[in-house]
Amino acid sequence: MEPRTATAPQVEGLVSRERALRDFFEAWEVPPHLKAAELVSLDDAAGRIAACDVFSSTTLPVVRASGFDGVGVRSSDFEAGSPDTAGWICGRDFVRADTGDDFPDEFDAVVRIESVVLSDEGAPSFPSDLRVKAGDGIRAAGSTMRPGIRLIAEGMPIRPTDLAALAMGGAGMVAVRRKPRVAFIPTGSELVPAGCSVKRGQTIDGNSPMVKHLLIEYGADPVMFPIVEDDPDKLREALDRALESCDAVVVNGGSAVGSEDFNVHIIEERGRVVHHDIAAVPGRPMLLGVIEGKPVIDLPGPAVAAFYGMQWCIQSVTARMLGTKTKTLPRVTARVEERRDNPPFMANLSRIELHRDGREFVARFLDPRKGSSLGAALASNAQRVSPLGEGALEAGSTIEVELLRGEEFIGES
Ligand SMILES: Nc1nc2c(c(=O)[nH]1)N[C@H]1C(S)=C(S)[C@@H](COP(=O)(O)OP(=O)(O)OC[C@H]3O[C@@H](n4cnc5c(N)ncnc54)[C@H](O)[C@@H]3O)O[C@H]1N2
Ligand code: MOO
Repeated sequence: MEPRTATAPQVEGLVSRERALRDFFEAWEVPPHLKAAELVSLDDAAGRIAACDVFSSTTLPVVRASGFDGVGVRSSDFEAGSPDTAGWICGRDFVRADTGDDFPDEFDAVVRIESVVLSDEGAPSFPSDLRVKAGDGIRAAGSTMRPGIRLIAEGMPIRPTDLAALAMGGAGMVAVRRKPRVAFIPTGSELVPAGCSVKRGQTIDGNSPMVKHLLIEYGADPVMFPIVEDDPDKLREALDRALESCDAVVVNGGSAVGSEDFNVHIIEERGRVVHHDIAAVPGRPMLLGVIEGKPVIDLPGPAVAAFYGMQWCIQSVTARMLGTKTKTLPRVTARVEERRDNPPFMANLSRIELHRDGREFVARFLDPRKGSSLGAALASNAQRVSPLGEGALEAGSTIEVELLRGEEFIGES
C-alpha cells in the first residue's frame, strides 16, 4: 500500500460536491437492469417511483351523477313555476338522487334536499319561487375522470393522492422503478451494535440505524451488513459479498489517514477512485469510487459527517439509479444569533437549534469548537450548508435554513 498524504480537515483547492458528483456520473452509468420497470399492485406502489407516464382509461361518472344529496326531477315540470306535487309518486314523478348517485335518464335535474320538504308519505314539495333547468345539480360523464388524463409522470414519487387517481383512472397495477439494493458496511473494531453496553475503547454504531432509514427514505432497498472489524481481509471479504449481491456499496469509516483506515486502500486496489476529499465539511474525506461498474462510496465515520454525505452524495446516486430527483428540505428565513466564521473554501454543514423570538426565527449554530456535542447536533431541528466562497456571517444577518423538523415543532427558546 502506498503511504497517503494526510490532508488537514479544512484545506483549499478540493473539488466541490457538485463537481465530484458530475465527475462521478461521467465515470459511472446506471446499468440497464436498474432502468427496467417492475409491475406492482397499487398498494405496493406507495412511495415508489413511477417508471412511465400513466394515463386514465376510465370515464367517471360513467354516464352522469347527482351533484348533491337531493331529488331528481323533470325540468319540464317546472316550466310554469313550482309544480303541484300532490299525488307525485317516487320513481314515476321524481327519484331520490344523492351525491354521486346515477339515476334514471328521464329525470334531467336534481333539486338540493335542503330546498325540498318531504311529506310523511315521502312526496316532495318545492318552494314556490324555485327555478329548475335541465342539467341543474348534475355532474356530467367524465367530470370525475376521463380517458387520457395523465395520472402520474415518469420519475415521480407515488403519493397517496396519486394512488386515488391511479385507482379511479383504471390502473390496477403500476410500473415502478426497481429499488436499487444498497449495501451498508459499518467498519471499525471500536464499534458495538445499538443497545449494547460500551466499555472503554468502544463506541456505539449509531450510523447503521440512521443510514438504513435514510436509504429507505431515498427509495433504496438497504442491505445492512454487521459491523466489520479493522482487518483488511475481513473488510475485503465484506466488500466482495456486498458487490456480489447489491447495486451499490456504502462503506462507513476508515476514510481518512488513521493507522486502521484500510477502506480507502482496499477500494483503490479493487477499482477506480473518482474523488477522495471533497470541499465539504464535516465529512471531507468522502471517497467516490467505482468497482465492477458499481458505485462504492466510503462515507466518513463521525455521525454528522455520515449524515451529510448521505444527503449530498448517496441520495443523488440513489436518485440517479431510480430516475428521480433528490428531495429538498423546507426552508425558513432566520436571524443569526451569534457571529459565525466558516472557511470560505469548504461547503460547511452547520447544525442549528432554531427557535422563535416573537414572529421571527433565530438560528443558534451548534459549534463543536465551542463545546457543542455531536449528540446535540444530531438532535437539532435545522441545518444550513454555506455556499463556497462565503466568509463570516454577522450576528443579526438573515439566512435561509433548512428544517429538519416541521415548523410546528419549533418553539420559543
Ligand atoms: N490526522 C488526521 N485525522 C483525521 C483527518 C485527517 O485529515 N487527518 N480527517 C478527519 C476527518 S475530517 C474525518 S471526517 C474523520 C474520518 O474518519 P474515518 O472515516 O476514517 O472514520 P474512523 O476513523 O473509522 O472513525 C472516525 C470516528 O467516527 C466514529 N464512527 C465510525 N463508524 C461509526 C458508526 N457506524 N457509528 C458511529 N460512529 C462511528 C468512530 O468511532 C470515530 O470516532 O477522520 C478525521 N481524522
Ligand atoms: O471534520 Mo470531518 O470532515 O470530522 O467530518
